[in-house]
Amino acid sequence: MTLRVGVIGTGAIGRDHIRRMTQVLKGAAVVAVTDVNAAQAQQVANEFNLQAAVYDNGLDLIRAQEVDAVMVTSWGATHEEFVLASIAAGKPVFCEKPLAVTAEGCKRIVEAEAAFGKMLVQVGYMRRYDRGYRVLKETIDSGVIGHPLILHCAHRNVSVPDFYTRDMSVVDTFIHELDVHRWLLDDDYVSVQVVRPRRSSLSGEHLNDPLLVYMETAKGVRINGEIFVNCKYGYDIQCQVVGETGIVSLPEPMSVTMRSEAKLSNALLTDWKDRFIEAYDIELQDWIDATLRGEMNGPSAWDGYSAAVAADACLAARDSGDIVRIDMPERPSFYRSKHSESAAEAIR
Ligand SMILES: NC(=O)c1ccc[n+]([C@@H]2O[C@H](COP(=O)([O-])OP(=O)(O)OC[C@H]3O[C@@H](n4cnc5c(N)ncnc54)[C@H](O)[C@@H]3O)[C@@H](O)[C@H]2O)c1
Ligand SMILES: O[C@H]1[C@H](O)[C@@H](O)[C@H](O)[C@@H](O)[C@H]1O
Repeated sequence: MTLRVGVIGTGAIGRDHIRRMTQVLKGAAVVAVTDVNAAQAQQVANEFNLQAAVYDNGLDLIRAQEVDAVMVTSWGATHEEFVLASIAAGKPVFCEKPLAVTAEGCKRIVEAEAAFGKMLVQVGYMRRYDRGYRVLKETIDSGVIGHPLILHCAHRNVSVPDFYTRDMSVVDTFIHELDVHRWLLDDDYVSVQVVRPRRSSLSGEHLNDPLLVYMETAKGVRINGEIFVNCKYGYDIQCQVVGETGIVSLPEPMSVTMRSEAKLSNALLTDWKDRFIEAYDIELQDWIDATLRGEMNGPSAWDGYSAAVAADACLAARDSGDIVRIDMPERPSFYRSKHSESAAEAIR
């Protein structure tokens, strides 16, 4: 059986997911594409030799008969409308992060999905499928370092595009950490403070770059996070958990150690596409397989909502300088998920 997928947004990640569904993964065919840049949608369809209709807009693509499932890879602010339309059409939808750019928007999605009565939405939090993060989680869960006490993390991008706004360092970038730490620690956030260090002269003047984010979880773990989206030197994702009897760190991506010209060095990656290439493959194969079975395994709309509640609080904390409380709503029984185990199975 083949899952016939319609893709909305054929930019960086849309094109990359089309490549993997067409050339790497099994069980899916891209049968429809659309982009506000219609020429680009056509060009991507040609590049991958797709037998696909090019639609004028996302809503028509969602309603199209030949589309079994929808992939939303357009800009964050457009996600809510397309996810709601997919739920209204009763179609499974894989939505890249963020699920919506505000918690209110995510809440509307959660309510629509619950009213529909079946989980249809998976959010593109691919770090849960990354081998490094999986090993980190398994180590923490094994109890070998005792209870986690402190988590240090950093999310550093070489640079960001011109359209990148001030809020995006939280809503588009740190949102990965806001999701993955809840999952890693099996915990929720209760407060956040955001501190602005000296601004890098190499960042856009409209950005607060870098930023420091201090969070507390319900179990009392303290998280100390750095967001630096114009760090210039490489794409660098760090995570270290300090426990009662030991420390565990996210493994560095594999790289050859070189001795040359009186230097000992390791190359760093510069692009998120390469850093998480395997995680994206496993994530989407899992989505395709589960969808064909009529199931939904991955990070849910509830996870998208929870990360957005924390993101809203981060923005308020950044602007006020205060410690802001995070009132995470209780997870409804509809969303009690088995994602943790199923992601582990997908990886094996
Ligand atoms: N999971 C990840 O690691 C990851 C990585 C990259 C991007 N993303 C997310 O994917 C989304 C896209 O990011 P990107 O880097 O590919 O951006 P991009 O700008 O390269 O591509 C987005 C595309 O969407 C199109 N688009 C915008 N509005 C549209 C609409 N209403 N209808 C149809 N097409 C529309 C744009 O024309 C563009 O081609 C963002 O939400 C981003 O946060 C996730
Ligand atoms: O959309 C991208 C993507 O999510 C990357 O993983 C992240 O490092 C970038 O900051 C973000 O802009």
